[in-house]
Amino acid sequence: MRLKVENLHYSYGESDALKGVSFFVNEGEFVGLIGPNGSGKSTALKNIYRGLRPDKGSIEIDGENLLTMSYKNSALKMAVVGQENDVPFDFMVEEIVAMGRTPHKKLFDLDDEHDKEIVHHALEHLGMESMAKKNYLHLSGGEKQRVIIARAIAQESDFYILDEPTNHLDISYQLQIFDFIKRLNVTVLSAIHDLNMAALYCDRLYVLKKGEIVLSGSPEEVLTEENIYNVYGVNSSVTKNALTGKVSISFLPAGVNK
Ligand SMILES: Nc1ncnc2c1ncn2[C@@H]1O[C@H](COP(=O)(O)OP(=O)(O)OP(=O)(O)O)[C@@H](O)[C@H]1O
Repeated sequence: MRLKVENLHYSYGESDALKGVSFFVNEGEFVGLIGPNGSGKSTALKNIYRGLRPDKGSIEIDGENLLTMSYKNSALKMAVVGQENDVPFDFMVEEIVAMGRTPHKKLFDLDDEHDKEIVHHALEHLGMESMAKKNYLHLSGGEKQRVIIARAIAQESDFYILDEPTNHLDISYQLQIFDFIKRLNVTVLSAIHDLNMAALYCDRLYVLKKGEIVLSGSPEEVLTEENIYNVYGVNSSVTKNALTGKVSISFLPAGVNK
């Protein structure tokens, strides 16, 4: 799976949210989109998973034009994991996971034994079998997010789009969710707020600011003290962690200088 986005423009009315954004994700890569609030990360992802239609530009998946593909085909090619509060209705856990099978089916097809087995395995994979009959709305934030990942697994796609998937989750669930996705060995494009998480899990990063990509490269290249100051306006101390081998960022409050 390879994603190529070129010269993507999107406006909400008069307000330009994306001003000619280009980036790519190679097969097997874990790529992060970072940047301040309102910089256009979610808008870029929504254009890719077809929640929004680009004003201009091209999006290709494996060389195929995404924008002329049937919705069903594009739904087969990518699994979307949003924030934990993105499922508004009153469903049982197993019903939500079964929704991952929808792109594989025809209208009015019922779930067959094969679908049920896939749903069961997906829940088992995330240690959620015992919760299959529970009401989704009664789960904790971390459990909800595991259900949404189980839905993505049931979809059997090898490209995941993540929109700040660990927002509101405590640190143990944050690590668990990212570790889990990493182990799936799928191709990932993820909006991430937490720069330390981005450093730990991403192969490459793109930095969005005011609807434009202003920086890109490996976490080591992108997450320097100077870049963090230029993009976010905050002082930081960036070191390399001896255990992870990744950059680690400590943010400095006012009055603390290097
Ligand atoms: N439905 C909408 N209608 C009008 N403007 C919108 C809408 N959604 C987003 N915007 C605006 O588009 C710009 C980009 O928003 P977007 O949500 O893509 O940013 P983001 O980088 O994902 O932000 P955050 O980090 O806060 O989630 C912002 O200025 C935002 O106010």
